[in-house]
Amino acid sequence: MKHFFVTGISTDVGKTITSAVMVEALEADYWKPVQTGDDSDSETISELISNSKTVLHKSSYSLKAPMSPHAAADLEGVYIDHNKIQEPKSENHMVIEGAGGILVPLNNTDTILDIIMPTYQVIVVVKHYLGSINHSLLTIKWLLLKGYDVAVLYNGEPNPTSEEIITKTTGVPVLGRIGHEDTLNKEVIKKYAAELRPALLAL
Ligand SMILES: Nc1ncnc2c1ncn2[C@@H]1O[C@H](COP(=O)(O)OP(=O)(O)OP(=O)(O)O)[C@@H](O)[C@H]1O
Ligand SMILES: C[C@H](N)[C@H](N)CCCCCC(=O)O
Ligand SMILES: [Mg+2]
Repeated sequence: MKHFFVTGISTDVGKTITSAVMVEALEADYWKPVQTGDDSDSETISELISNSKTVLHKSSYSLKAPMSPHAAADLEGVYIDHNKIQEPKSENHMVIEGAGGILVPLNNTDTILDIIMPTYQVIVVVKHYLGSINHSLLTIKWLLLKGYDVAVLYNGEPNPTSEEIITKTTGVPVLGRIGHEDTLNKEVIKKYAAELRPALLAL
């Protein structure tokens, strides 16, 4: 069974929406190892999926402040020990969602990158905004340098010139696209899950 790590070029780019689509497409389990802020990504996933096989695993760290994990942990007098972030046992596919981007700190020395196992298929969610080309190239190139298998998923409005340069420069495959939707509900997630399933299974 495959393990997918969903990261993004920043926070708020659509990692949770992408994870919901992937979980639905693969009847996969979901795990958010480090959650910060009151909005629970696991709850969002449970509201958006329709399949009954998915297990939502408990976060290793849940911190109240909507901040970087290292800072949110500090406020609660907690130290995030990346060795204590152990993947839950599962016989299904698993979708694991990061917090923010790949170099978001967990403490003074470790970052999200330290919890991305070398065997994971990494999905980088890219949303276009002014500055997103640089964020995309930094993220993808760093992951490639570290030896990960990387694929990109575009979320939101297309931007052909940005997408062309990202593909030309990095050579990573594009898994697909989730368009901007006025309403995000189970039906919309199911539609994208059906669309993306073949590409996900082919990775
Ligand atoms: N394709 C889309 N269409 C409409 N709204 C979207 C879309 N993708 C994301 N959003 C909205 O944008 C916001 C951020 O998305 P999301 O929560 O998936 O980001 P994230 O990358 O998971 O953030 P975090 O770093 O906090 O985990 C949410 O309110 C979500 O509903
Ligand atoms: C609270 C937010 N929604 C995310 N969970 C955490 C984002 C951390 C971003 C840190 C940074 O890159 O500056
Ligand atoms: Mg999220």
